[in-house]
Amino acid sequence: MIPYEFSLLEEHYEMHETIGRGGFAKVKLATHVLTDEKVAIKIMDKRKLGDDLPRVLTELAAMKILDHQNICRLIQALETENYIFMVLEYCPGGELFDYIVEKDRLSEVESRSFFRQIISAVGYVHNLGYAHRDLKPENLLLDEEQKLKLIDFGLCAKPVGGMDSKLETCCGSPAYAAPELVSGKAYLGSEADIWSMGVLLYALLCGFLPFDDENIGHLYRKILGGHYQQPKWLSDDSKKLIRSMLQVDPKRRISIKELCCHPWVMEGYDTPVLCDTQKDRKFLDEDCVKEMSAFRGVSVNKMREALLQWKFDFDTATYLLLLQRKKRGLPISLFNVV
Ligand SMILES: COc1cc(O)cc(Nc2ccc(C(=O)Nc3ccc4c(c3)C[NH2+]CC4)cc2)c1
Repeated sequence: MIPYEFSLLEEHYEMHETIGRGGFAKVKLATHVLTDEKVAIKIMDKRKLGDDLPRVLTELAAMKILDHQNICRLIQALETENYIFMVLEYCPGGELFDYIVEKDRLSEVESRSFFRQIISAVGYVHNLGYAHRDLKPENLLLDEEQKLKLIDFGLCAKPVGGMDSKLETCCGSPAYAAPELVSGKAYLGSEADIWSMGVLLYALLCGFLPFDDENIGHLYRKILGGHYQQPKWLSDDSKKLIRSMLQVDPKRRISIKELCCHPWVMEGYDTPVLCDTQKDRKFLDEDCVKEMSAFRGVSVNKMREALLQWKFDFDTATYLLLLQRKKRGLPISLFNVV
């Protein structure tokens, strides 16, 4: 029996198979009927969320602000009596984790291309005062152009006192967790993210983890010791970069700014990594606004005003998916797509 609440969704989206199951959420593939564009819909049953509900609301609030080419975009948010639905950008390439497993390990060139995108996304998140706090290959998806999209901001934190104020909650995945986090000390989210990025870069280049152990106590001891294997295939520059990120003392750890122009990160590129977004929510694509105003039977100005409020309702979804069609060179007329 489909709960009546899904019918609201079913008016605008054709639901397909389930592609992901998280702790309290499930992700289903779907098609936005009006534009025929694919999306991923994260479905959360509020009755099962319990004290995880604040995490979901944190993620939603973050997703409404974060707008970056390497962050999986929120397309629409719906809340009914028992469910929260997050309509998200479609990332058909699946998880970076599976991509590394398939290829055993990645070349320096490919690792560098991915790592530059990760630096850009994390730098953008930090510049907005957030920390992701769960950076790992499972939370990086590939889109149809093999670009990386950072997902799952359920653990992200925006400390009240800004990025310099300390966080307490110990969270994230143990193998990627920074020493100060596992030792229960107060820590800076941004510094903990840099450590996780070091573990991530090691996983890209090596195909296994720097700190690993079935026994969680042994794992923590290894992380606090900061000693890890340096496989023979690692170049000196990559060893130095990993070392600068996997510094047990967070104050000795490289900063995101230094990362953007680090020699290893710059090799083969002539520009440092830019952490700002290539998108700007103040400007709308006029063709899409016109198409929608004609389809909805309202004036272009009225439609533009409504869209600039970024309510993440059905209109925001139609606009963003029309824009996606336009970027892929597909027709954006809403009349003949239906
Ligand atoms: C901010 O973005 C988020 C936040 C969040 O909490 C969860 C997600 N999760 C997603 C999970 C999967 C996909 C996705 O598109 N996966 C996908 C799509 C198509 C196919 C696959 C995966 C796998 N191979 C078959 C084709 C998108 C978001 C995002």
